[in-house]
Amino acid sequence: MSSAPLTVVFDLDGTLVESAPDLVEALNVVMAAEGCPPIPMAEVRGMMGAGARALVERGLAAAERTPAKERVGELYALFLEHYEAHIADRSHVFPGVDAALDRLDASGAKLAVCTNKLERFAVKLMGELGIASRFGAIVGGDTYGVAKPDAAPLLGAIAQVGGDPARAVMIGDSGTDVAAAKAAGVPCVVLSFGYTAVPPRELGGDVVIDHFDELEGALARLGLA
Ligand SMILES: O=C(O)COP(=O)(O)O
Ligand SMILES: [Mg+2]
Repeated sequence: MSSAPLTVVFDLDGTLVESAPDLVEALNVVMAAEGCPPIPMAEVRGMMGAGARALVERGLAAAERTPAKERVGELYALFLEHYEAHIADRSHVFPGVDAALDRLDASGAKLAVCTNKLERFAVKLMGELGIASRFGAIVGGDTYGVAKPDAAPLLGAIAQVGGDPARAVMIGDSGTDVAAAKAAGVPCVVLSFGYTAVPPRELGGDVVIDHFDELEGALARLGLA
């Protein structure tokens, strides 16, 4: 096995951060603007992973609304405006994140984030939660002009921290993360408590874990630790 340092790339929403409460709030501002009832949190959790614009479109589709493209653009702008102002009102890191990052750091791993959030929103959220400085790179869905499941943002995140894709792993919660990892030729650990419409164990990840305390065990199973 190579002794090059391991690069660990984390997804953000539903992986490092329980961001659903603030995302649901912003989505329901949009729904109200369209005269639709709010969508319950449990349902919204299955709509995330492909970025905020997809979330707005999926919310509207769930209410059987098909506004003209221009109106969808307005509603997306409304979502962003509300979400930016309330991005960390109720969002918080998942249990065990800080300790897991400490352990990875101590092991010499390079740490990065690859999210489908807009980069500036990811930086803002992580800054407000006090975790931005723990990562050598924060790549958003707009950083490289293509979002996950494309391999480019994941490979970009690995490159930004000077990592080697042959010694890297993606940690995520959705099919988007698994697909991006496969496209990049990188193994994927799936966390079971995130946001996905498909059961986590059916996403096709290499290992599924239920808590960050199990992360090193998962990396060992992949031959990476
Ligand atoms: O919010 C989303 O839809 C995507 O965000 P994620 O890539 O960090 O999960
Ligand atoms: Mg996610």
